[in-house]
Amino acid sequence: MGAAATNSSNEPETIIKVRDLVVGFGERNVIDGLDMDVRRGEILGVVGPSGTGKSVTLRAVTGLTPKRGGTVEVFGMDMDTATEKERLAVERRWGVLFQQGALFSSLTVRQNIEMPMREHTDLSPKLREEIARLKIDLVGLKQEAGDRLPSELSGGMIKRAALARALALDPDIVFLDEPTAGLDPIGANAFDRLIMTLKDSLGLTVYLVTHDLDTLVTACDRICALKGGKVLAIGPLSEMVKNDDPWMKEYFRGERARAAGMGAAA
Ligand SMILES: Nc1ncnc2c1ncn2[C@@H]1O[C@H](COP(=O)(O)OP(=O)(O)OP(=O)(O)O)[C@@H](O)[C@H]1O
Repeated sequence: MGAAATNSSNEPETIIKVRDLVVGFGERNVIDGLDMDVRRGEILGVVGPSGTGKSVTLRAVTGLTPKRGGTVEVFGMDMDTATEKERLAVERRWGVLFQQGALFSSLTVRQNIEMPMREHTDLSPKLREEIARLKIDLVGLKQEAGDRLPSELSGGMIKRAALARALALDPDIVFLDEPTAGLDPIGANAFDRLIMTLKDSLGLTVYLVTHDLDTLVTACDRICALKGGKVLAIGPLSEMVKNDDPWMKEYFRGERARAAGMGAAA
């Protein structure tokens, strides 16, 4: 596990700063007063009980779900007060991998990877294709997979293809929503290793929603636990395992946690 990048004062640099976030639907606020910092170069694992708002938070931070209150600053830019041009410039610096991959089913993998380049750049078709080839290599897929439709791929291949698309514009940050859900343990472990390698080689910052205890142990530098619409705790695994909140105790010290080797972090 590499340490997060630091600035000149040796403090980890915060590249996403969320303050007092409120997101709701109908009469209910799912997120209500959430504060969170994401540091450059870290893999931050976001956990919490089912339905607690992990995906909603990811979507609100990336502007896909409107918020009712609070601020989201990315690279020092307040996303509410930024001009359209500034906002688009920041959005180009992140890639998102949604649950289930969310590839366009009628497009080949290569065409899916080229899609963000079509939308955000005026690169020539030849260059787009060349970059797509590089991304296919980067995520460990064979080039033949590029010509296939998503329906012709295994679950693990779909995740890799979706990651290749998220990396299409060489982002600084990737948001991954349960990337190992539905993968067998070996496939999930291989995906965790891939993310760690990309973090180390590309200097990526990774915001990762997960239920996967193995991912938390293997890949995450820090963990952010959400509960009741807020951040319950944020820090390294060694701190999480000491937290006495009942959900945290069960999650980080229960039988499944011990099986994932969390006892060693205590
Ligand atoms: N578009 C929407 N309209 C209404 N309610 C929504 C919408 N999106 C999410 N919700 C509700 O917000 C709550 C949080 O959902 P979210 O998907 O963020 O949970 P989660 O923590 O990611 O859960 P899980 O771990 O099960 O994936 C849920 O109660 C969900 O039903």
